[in-house]
Amino acid sequence: MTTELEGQDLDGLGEQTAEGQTTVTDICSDAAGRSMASIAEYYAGKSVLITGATGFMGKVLVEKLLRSCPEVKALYILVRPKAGQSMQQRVSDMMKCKLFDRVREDNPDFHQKIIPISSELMQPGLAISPEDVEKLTACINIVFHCAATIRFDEPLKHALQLNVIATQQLLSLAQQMHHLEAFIHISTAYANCNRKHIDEVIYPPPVEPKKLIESLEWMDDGIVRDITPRLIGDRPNTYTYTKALAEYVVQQEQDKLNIGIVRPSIVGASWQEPFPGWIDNFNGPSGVFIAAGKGILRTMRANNDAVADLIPVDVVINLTLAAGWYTAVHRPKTALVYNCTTGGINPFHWGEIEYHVMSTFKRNPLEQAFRRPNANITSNYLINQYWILVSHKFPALIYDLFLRLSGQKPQMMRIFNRLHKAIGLLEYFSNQDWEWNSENMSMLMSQLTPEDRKTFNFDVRQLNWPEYIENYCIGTKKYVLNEDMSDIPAARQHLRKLRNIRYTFNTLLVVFIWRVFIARSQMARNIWYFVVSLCFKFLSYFRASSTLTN
Ligand SMILES: CCCCCCCCCCCCCCCC(=O)SCCNC(=O)CCNC(=O)[C@H](O)C(C)(C)COP(=O)(O)OP(=O)(O)OC[C@H]1O[C@@H](n2cnc3c(N)ncnc32)[C@H](O)[C@@H]1OP(=O)(O)O
Ligand SMILES: NC(=O)C1=CN([C@@H]2O[C@H](COP(=O)(O)OP(=O)(O)OC[C@H]3O[C@@H](n4cnc5c(N)ncnc54)[C@H](OP(=O)(O)O)[C@@H]3O)[C@@H](O)[C@H]2O)C=CC1
Repeated sequence: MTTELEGQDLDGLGEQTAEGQTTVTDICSDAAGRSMASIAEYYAGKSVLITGATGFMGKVLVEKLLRSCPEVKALYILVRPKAGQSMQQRVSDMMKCKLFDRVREDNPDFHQKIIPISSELMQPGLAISPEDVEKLTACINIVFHCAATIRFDEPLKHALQLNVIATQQLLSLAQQMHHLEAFIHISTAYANCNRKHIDEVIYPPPVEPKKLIESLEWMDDGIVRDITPRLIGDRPNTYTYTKALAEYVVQQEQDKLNIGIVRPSIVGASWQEPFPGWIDNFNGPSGVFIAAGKGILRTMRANNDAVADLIPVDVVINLTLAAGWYTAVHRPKTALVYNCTTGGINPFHWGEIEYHVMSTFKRNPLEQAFRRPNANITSNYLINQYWILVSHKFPALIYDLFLRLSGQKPQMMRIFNRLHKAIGLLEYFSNQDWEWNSENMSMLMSQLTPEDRKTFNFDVRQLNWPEYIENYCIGTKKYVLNEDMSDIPAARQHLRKLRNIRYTFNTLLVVFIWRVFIARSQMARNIWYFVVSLCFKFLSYFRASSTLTN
């Protein structure tokens, strides 16, 4: 048996064959040939620093570490006060979250392992107090850098500050850490979405980050806004652009730190852990699914046959933890990049997603839907525009008119405008596909013990897409919208009411159009009288024959 690792520049990976392949004897032994710890054994007694722990992926990372590596010493998380909540309040709210139910069951005192550190990543020195810096530099063994702005419409200066400059500052802090064994950076598979084929390498940056940072420093926001399209070039937004720059910044430190870069594609709800369907936000496809389930979204520009490269969040986190273990134990000479994607291994397409999303929401409707769920995707711009007019704007106008007439504030058009802005930003990703090389993901899997392969499963070949999408949609209902599954009969009843309203409305519309038409055309009148007399004759015949048989 050989791993799929070929031509990687790895130090301490044991012997490589002439072809650069790693043999099975290397598995589970480190550079010195010592028998190697499993992932949970490795994390035992370790202090871990996590940025972005309050975010979607960060929370799942914290949960998994606590649940599957119960001997981990401490999780230091960088948190800022936000929306009138103190850091402590935010962390205690986070720990009450349903996501942590399983950990809570196993260890009710799990919160003792979480040590919040006040930090605002946009500030110089990450706004970490000198005492906290001292604490972190003395004890941290592994860093997971998840924090970022993932908004597609973020002004360039802000995205640069958070995704690039904060990463640089974190790297500087990491270099002061006396016992650091690995630095894992979470990037995105779309950092290089201006390429069709993406290897597990760090491509030259679109611009030298240092020069860009210096130039933007003196420019006011207006100038930066004007030059942003020129700067980002063939990338669709400031997010992918700054994530590409961040990768380069991280790579610059590979001589001083043991670095791993994880590049997930479109991160979706959990597949298996801690339970299927966990999701807590509207980002990426989740908002689209919800809008379709509520009957608001009826059309979207997406290619039915393009690969929908969704990846469950638990898969990404399992791979991230495995990458942390591997980086610390094997210490690759250069930063290893892991394209964490599904398309090349177990592809599924947007057309199939549409089918399963619709089918799930018809069986498990969302509460108070605007219309019956019936979304269709098309790659044709004109067809999409037609349906936007007929199925989005026209019903919104009618509904707003109804709201106005009943003395309420119109709101539907506003909702649709926001929806159109959001899906407009996503369409770049739903209309084309990319090919990602994921050899390092396979290599990493082959390095795990059979037990770890189960506990930290990231083998997406086993993913059953229809089942996953169903759990994903139900997850948006339960955990994003906080709807109760016991209310499904009422939601079904509501859909039946909407269907009756639609039938009545359509009938009235046809009669109205026909009346207008008849009033203006003799031929239409003749056809109308002919049809009516035919119906009349048929009814008389039917009545007569039923009287005879009686
Ligand atoms: C059946 C069909 C199948 C086909 C299906 C194709 C799917 C095709 C997906 C491709 C997906 C690619 C993904 C790339 C892969 C990464 O790299 S992942 C990184 C992903 N990043 C994102 O998805 C971020 C995109 N979002 C944004 O940039 C901003 O949220 C937007 C869309 C510009 C909106 O900005 P905004 O108007 O300022 O709104 P924002 O402050 O974000 O939110 C306001 C409110 O709306 C809610 N909201 C936000 N987004 C939405 C939404 N989409 N819907 C509803 N509500 C929303 C928020 O929760 C918030 O609620 P409140 O807190 O006010 O109660
Ligand atoms: N979601 C996805 O589909 C994908 C995500 N990724 C990458 O994964 C990582 C995590 O993404 P995800 O969890 O979805 O993102 P979220 O938006 O859910 O979380 C972002 C995290 O970063 C923190 N953060 C943002 N700004 C600051 C700041 N100024 N100071 C301190 N903390 C800050 C947030 O903290 P706070 O709660 O205080 O706002 C939050 O914890 C990112 O690096 C992203 O690029 C990659 C591919 C796809």
